[in-house]
Amino acid sequence: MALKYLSGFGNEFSSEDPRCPNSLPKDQNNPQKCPYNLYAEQLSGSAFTAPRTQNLRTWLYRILPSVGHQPFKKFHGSNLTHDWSEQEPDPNQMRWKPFDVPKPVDQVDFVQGLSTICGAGDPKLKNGLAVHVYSCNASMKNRAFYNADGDFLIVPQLEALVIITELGKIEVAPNEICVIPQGIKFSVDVSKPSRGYILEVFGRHFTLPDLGPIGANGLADPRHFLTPVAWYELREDISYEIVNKYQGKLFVCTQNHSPFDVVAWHGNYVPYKYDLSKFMVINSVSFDHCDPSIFTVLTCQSEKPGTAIADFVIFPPRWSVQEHTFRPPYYHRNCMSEFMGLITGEYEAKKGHFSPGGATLHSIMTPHGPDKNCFDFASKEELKPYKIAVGTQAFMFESCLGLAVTKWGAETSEKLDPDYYKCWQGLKNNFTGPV
Ligand SMILES: O=C(O)Cc1cc(O)ccc1O
Ligand SMILES: [Fe+2]
Repeated sequence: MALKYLSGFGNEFSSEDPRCPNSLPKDQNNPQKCPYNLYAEQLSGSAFTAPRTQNLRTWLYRILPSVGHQPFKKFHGSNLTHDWSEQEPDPNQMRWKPFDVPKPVDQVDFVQGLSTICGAGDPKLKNGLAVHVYSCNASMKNRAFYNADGDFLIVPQLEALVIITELGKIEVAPNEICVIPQGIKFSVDVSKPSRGYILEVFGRHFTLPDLGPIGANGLADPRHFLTPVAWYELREDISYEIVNKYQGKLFVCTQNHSPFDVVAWHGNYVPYKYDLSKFMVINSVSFDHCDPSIFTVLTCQSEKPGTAIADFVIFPPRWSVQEHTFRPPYYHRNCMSEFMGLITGEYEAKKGHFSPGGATLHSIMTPHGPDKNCFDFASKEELKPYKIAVGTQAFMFESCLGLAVTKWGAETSEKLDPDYYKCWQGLKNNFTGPV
């Protein structure tokens, strides 16, 4: 059966599992006795004292409080790391071939299938990000995960995930994304080998970009963000594992009941999903190539005005109409880091040189731009209106931080392609001026 959702970004939502009508206390958060004898638990996503516009919290009414668990111990068995000094810095343009999905003989769940490619910063200081891939072929069985360090923005590339969260269930397919904020427990079910990308930001949250002169509408519309409805299960006398990512390391504890026992909740600190095909694209209709910030879906801002710890940017299907213009991305060097992934199809600047499920990293001030084939074609093409990227979707995590590549990214994955630089080698000197 299709899942139900609540629509809106940053709303004050409330939801009750229909099996328990009136389970949400109406007039207060902490009644002496909650309806159905539930426990009240607050989950804070901002300082209690954060300004109203940034204040995030949700009240959960659950069968048992989260605190009823055994002590945490170390959890081994994933390639997740925040050790940014595993490798020497490397400013080269990097391209990864598609990351492997597990072989059928190896049963790997979402948590076990997490591998960190690159990142920067420190969750202890609430500043930084990590880029991971997930690759799994098994559902999380009696196992939930929460990230004490920050938010996960999950970008499925191969197959859909069903994500059971404390606030309800979300189904997220390729060309959709979902955000699970810091601390919210979730468990991932898969029905086929599945793969995707994760942008993790430490201790800050994603917001919608301001629209400035664009006006009140455009880009991602707040009403297209979907939050789950309350859903609970009553499972006791089982051994349920809670894996906690804390200060860059994984820990696990057990408890004898399901963590998905929230019967009702209200608040504005919630997981959500968004369908990338709903993005309203704004672009030049006269001449020249706009900066890719026009395609920002969500941003996680640093303290510096207009500067992102991470922007999530997409390159959606759109009309290309600019006159007397080299239409593909320009050659450039950027004071920001650019990590790109490809969900499906071909990326306009690298046709045939960038595969779905793979990635590229163009580090701070490292030159990059269209490959030779793209330049040769686009500098001569007839400039009639045409649709670009039909049926394709590339995306970028753009960050003001310098990203360090992990040992897994550089070596263990065996996907780093030493030939990437060759795609620019054939670019000719076409100079027609005097010598
Ligand atoms: O490097 C890239 O391919 C991403 C990118 C796209 C674009 O249209 C303009 C600038 C830019 O960095
Ligand atoms: Fe770029």
